[in-house]
Amino acid sequence: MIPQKGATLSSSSADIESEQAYLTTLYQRLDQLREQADNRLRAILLEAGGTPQGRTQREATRAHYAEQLAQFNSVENGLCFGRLDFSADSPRYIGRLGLFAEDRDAGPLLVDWRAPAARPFYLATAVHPEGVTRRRHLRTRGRVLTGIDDETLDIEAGDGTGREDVTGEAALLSALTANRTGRMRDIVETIQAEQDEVIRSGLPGVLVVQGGPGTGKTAVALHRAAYLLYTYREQLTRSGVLILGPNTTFLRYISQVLPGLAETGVLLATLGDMFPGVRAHAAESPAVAAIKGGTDMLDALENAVADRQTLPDDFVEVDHDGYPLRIEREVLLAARTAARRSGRPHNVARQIFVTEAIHQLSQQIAERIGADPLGGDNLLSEADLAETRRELREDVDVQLALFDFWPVLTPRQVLRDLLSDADRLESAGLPAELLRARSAGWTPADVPLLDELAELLGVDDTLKVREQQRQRKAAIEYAEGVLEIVEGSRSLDFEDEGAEKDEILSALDVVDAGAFVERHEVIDTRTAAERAAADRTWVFGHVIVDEAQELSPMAWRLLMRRCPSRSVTAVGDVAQTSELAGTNSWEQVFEPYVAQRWRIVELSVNYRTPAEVMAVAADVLAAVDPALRPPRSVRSAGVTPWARRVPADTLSEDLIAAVRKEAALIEEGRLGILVPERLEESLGADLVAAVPGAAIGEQPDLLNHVALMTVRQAKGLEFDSVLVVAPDEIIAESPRGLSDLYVAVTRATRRLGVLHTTDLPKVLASLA
Ligand SMILES: Nc1ncnc2c1ncn2[C@@H]1O[C@H](COP(=O)(O)OP(=O)(O)OP(=O)(O)O)[C@@H](O)[C@H]1O
Repeated sequence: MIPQKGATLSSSSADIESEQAYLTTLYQRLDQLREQADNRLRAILLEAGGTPQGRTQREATRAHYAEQLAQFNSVENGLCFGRLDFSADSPRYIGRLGLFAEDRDAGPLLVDWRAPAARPFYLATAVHPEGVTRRRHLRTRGRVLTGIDDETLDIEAGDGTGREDVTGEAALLSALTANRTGRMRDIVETIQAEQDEVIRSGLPGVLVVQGGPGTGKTAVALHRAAYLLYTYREQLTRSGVLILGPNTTFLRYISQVLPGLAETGVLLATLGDMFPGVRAHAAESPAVAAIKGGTDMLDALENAVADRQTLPDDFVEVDHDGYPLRIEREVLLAARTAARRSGRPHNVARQIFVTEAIHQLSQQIAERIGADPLGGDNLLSEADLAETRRELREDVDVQLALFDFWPVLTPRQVLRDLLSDADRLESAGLPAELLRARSAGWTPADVPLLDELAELLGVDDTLKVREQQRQRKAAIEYAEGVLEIVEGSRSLDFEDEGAEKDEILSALDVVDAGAFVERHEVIDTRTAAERAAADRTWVFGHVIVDEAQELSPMAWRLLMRRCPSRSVTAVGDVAQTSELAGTNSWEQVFEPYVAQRWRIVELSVNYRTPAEVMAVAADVLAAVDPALRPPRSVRSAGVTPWARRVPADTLSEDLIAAVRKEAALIEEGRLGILVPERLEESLGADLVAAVPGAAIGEQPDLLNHVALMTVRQAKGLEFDSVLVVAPDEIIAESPRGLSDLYVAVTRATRRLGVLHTTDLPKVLASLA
């Protein structure tokens, strides 16, 4: 464990002066580059008109400079944070961004933390110094250097204060003990060796990062995204990286880390955002969500779609061409069998259903009107039959009748109808528990079902494709016209110039009409993340899942569809699972997709929770599963966690008194109050009345000094002080209640208090 004092070597004022001078040079260069990007951006914004291709190129250049500007702005704080000195090389400065002098041959002024050259900053130790003699952490406020922490890595020269398992002790300790702000900070200045291994692991394959609370899984996941985008830029800028988090509050909590790392091209989303056009954030019971998350839903959804392919009891009659036309059950049955046998998605197979039904009906008509009264062959020719089929196909009454038996369906329509109709649920083989009002909002657990239905239903895009082909043909004809004009004018220009004519390339020599059209097609200039958000079938270059233990098997199916390359990083902790459809085994999650071909890395050091709090958490963890070991705390806070029994009828007042006391103790820090679901509303209302501005509700604003929420909402978050209310109820509320309590007590970075109205649960006996 790190002692509460940093192992800093003294640095002279001359050092401070020269480092400040260097820092100033770096900021001057940053300003210069910023100004250049700004000027170019302004110039582009002033341009107007031009060809479609010119406009497209302009838009791409505009986006490029806008992104560059955003990057330069995002590194304003902490631009440079480190320096490496080598025995046989000049010093190397490490920062959030790489910077070169105007003369690029002069070498880098600042090395991007993600570049291979920056790696010793995170890995070098006194035992394995990698040629580094000294690692220097530069502490800054704005553009001013406020301090220097040095570590001497050369054992001979050093004073032995360095520790082998922690790099940059003083800087790390200062980051860990700083007040929380309600927004996660990046950790580039103090990434530890075991975290660095994960962050820089290669792009391909499934990588699981298992680690107890506070081991930096979220931090590592975000820095890995930044590293991958930097290292595989070509590949990933086109396809994008998806980061999936557990809820919107959490996404807001982590939202500032990536821009701070100069990365803007990532899609941050929750499961509820993964079906374009649907915002699925309504709540539902954990038991219902668990049913929806199980793979039994696959058969049920297939049944639900099959149930929409109906048959009449006997026949239906429509008016065709002034005569009654009977559409018999047998005809529809044969058409349905043919369509189902095709194995195509419902909406695509509809073509087969219609074609087959019309074929059968045309035979029926042929038998009626073409029958030879003398008993010979049917009198209708093939051409007559084709005409009959065409007439049937174009007959609106026939179309409508066939539509009833094999309708075009959307995922939303099928799922909404299914979940709001007891008969449909029963017929699909689903429990009545899933029944809800038609007007109910979509929930996150609905999203994988919508996605699965989208696959089962497919899209009949025959008409769209035909229209696109027609448009392209028209464009090519137009282009041919344009090229002919160009060619025509060339022959005029060079009519009399003999040999020279053959030596000059014309437009037709370098471009055919098809290529010409392609060049003039409007290119989509949205970023990969923007396009991905709007496209259900988007394939990401890499997918990162945080709190991955909470995802249901159905949710994993959705994600794997978005990532056929199986380039996935899953970070989580199987001891913290609260969702009933979540997992306690990574093997079970990944086996179906990649068999044994997945890697697991375990993080073992807890950077968040001090040892005193972790001792309490360890007892809870032992009750969750005696085989699990808690992560080792990197520091102690010197504060003993406490518990207080209060009468149930004064819980609210006692809580408010405790809130006032804790809030004063943590000064500018953040206080989190974690309550059972049953008490959330009433305690929240009382709290806001007594402490105006306290954050409550579905999406509490974590920037507030005090926030009250359920444990489920607090997943992945942290506070300087945590008050856990009614732990017995938290345990009793869910079959995974002990895991929830484990999550609750491990949210604290400094102080933990428990208010209980009944006997303290056995797992918290150490607080008695
Ligand atoms: N190398 C580091 N340097 C500085 N701070 C760190 C480092 N690693 C982790 N932290 C800090 O520790 C805290 C916990 O990290 P994080 O939230 O990523 O943990 P986690 O493993 O995702 O936790 P949980 O499973 O409880 O959600 C954060 O405040 C994070 O910034």
